[in-house]
Amino acid sequence: MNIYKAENELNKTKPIIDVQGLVKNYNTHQAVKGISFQVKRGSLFAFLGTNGAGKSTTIEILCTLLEKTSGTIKINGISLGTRKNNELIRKSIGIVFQQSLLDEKLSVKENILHRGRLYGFTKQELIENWHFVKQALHLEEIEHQQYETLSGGQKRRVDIARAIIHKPDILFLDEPTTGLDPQTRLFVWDTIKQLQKELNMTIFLTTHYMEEAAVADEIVIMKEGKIIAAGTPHSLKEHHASDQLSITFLEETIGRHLLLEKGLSFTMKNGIFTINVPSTLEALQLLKEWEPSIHAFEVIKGSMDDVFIRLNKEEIGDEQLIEFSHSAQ
Ligand SMILES: Nc1ncnc2c1ncn2[C@@H]1O[C@H](COP(=O)(O)OP(=O)(O)OP(=O)(O)O)[C@@H](O)[C@H]1O
Repeated sequence: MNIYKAENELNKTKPIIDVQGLVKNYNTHQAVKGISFQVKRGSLFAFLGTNGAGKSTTIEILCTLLEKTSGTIKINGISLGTRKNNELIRKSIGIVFQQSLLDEKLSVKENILHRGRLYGFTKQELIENWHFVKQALHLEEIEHQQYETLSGGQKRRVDIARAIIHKPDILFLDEPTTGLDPQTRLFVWDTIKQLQKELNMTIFLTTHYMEEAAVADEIVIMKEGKIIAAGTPHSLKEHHASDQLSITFLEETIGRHLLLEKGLSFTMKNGIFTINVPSTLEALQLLKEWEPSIHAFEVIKGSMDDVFIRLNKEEIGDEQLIEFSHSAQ
């Protein structure tokens, strides 16, 4: 393998986004307070936080639209900061903003080709790329329709097509499904997942919908400019959301006795005892111990909603932060 090829292979195993100690001050207000995180190549990465947490500020910096105050950022192995490097970075990213950038009066095809020309493609390349996005985003039936006449979901698909006309390695999506009805949201979401899976595109997403974040490979949660938790949806749920264990005992009095013996608080309705357990493993331990007395049981896993609500209620000290694990699956 020659050196260039070997370096290329090595780059593929490195994080595609590497942020270390990022700070952004707006005059005296510190919007981003020294955050560090990494994004794996080809992953679906969700960036969460309540309003004003610093998500848009961070995304705008990563997309070279806003200058950082300090910290280091590498995108696709390129250090962000110099004019030349920022230009290179811009070629490898696509961005879908909350507000569309397309011309209302032009047709879908005209809009996309217009955008494509800005990348300096030859005529042949431009046509090829148009066919690529037309197919990827299912634009065949609307290609000649004026942008302003499209439905909300169709507009989003065209916005994404615009963002990936140059086949970027990373697609940044700032709340791509906000304002869409549930069915359209699902459709747009399927398209995003398809881009990730079929084109191995890295998707960097902000969303307020927890069920969308739940299918991400990695999640980072921000609050007031800091990262308060990071990891896979599974690890976040294990650490920050309790499971609900519902049990019907063979005899109600025995059940009551077992729960009181352990000092567990519970609710009881129609003979079903319900308790909160910190993890599924603890639920399993209790079930094993009580097995001879159990008639039926159900474990309901904590959701990403629970994680988000719990984390935003808690004031979390630095020592409690989950280490961002690049190898976490
Ligand atoms: N241009 C600016 N000048 C001064 N303060 C700003 C500016 N832009 C953002 N801020 C402040 O920085 C903080 C982070 O804002 P940011 O827009 O990054 O948050 P966000 O997490 O994206 O919120 P949202 O979910 O509402 O979009 C907020 O307190 C905001 O008021």
